[in-house]
Amino acid sequence: MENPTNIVWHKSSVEKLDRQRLLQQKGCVIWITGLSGSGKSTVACALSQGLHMRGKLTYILDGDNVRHGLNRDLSFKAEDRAENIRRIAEVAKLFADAGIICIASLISPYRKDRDVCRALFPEGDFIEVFMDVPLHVCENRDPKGLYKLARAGKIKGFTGVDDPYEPPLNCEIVLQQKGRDCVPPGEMAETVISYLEEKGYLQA
Ligand SMILES: Nc1ncnc2c1ncn2[C@@H]1O[C@H](COP(=O)(O)OS(=O)(=O)O)[C@@H](OP(=O)(O)O)[C@H]1O
Ligand SMILES: Nc1ncnc2c1ncn2[C@@H]1O[C@H](COP(=O)(O)OP(=O)(O)O)[C@@H](O)[C@H]1O
Repeated sequence: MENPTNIVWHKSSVEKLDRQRLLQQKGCVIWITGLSGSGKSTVACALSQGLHMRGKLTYILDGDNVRHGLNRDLSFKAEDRAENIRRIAEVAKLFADAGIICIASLISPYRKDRDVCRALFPEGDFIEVFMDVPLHVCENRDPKGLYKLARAGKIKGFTGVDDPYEPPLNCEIVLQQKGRDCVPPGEMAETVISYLEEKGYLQA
């Protein structure tokens, strides 16, 4: 059948399985979603550190950071958030194909957008981690002063204030406080590492 776009996939002789054997791990994406201030970036760093110490290759795609370059043209309106998430998922897919454990940490507030990302990956390779931290805790932390600005009406469409956040209904991992007590980020990272170990991602 004629290919309407005239684009044909070019196969390489070195494939994902070869790279995974070299790295002694399986490429995948850990997708960390949650409100601003919920601890996504902190857990992403602790996880990267924990895996690095075990000799595993990771790479973090942080929403804030990617918005400085690749996604600098995108705003926070719903279509742009969807495009932000789509591009990051496509980049994460390349990293996973490289055999790397890619850690994507971005608010990704819409369930539909996250499900579109999940569908890009083979079963099991998209590991969704929900930072289940109540809005009032995030707002009390407010390390960048953004909630304060949003409450004062100086930022419009801020997630959790005047823009929605849709929590996952069926994600792989939920990270939350123990009652009123915070859980140290290192402990949260260990929960994710145990999951990866159990599912066989830390070996080829
Ligand atoms: N309107 C609005 N809503 C939410 N967040 C805002 C907004 N404007 C700026 N910021 C800052 O941008 C960071 C979120 O970027 P993301 O790429 O993760 O967002 S999204 O996934 O496209 O929704 C987010 O970073 P984190 O605090 O690390 O989550 C904020 O610092
Ligand atoms: N597990 C935790 N317990 C207590 N405070 C935390 C925890 N994780 C992150 N924090 C603090 O919360 C604030 C927001 O963390 P950050 O990782 O920047 O969140 P996000 O990337 O979701 O916006 C920071 O000041 C950070 O030190």
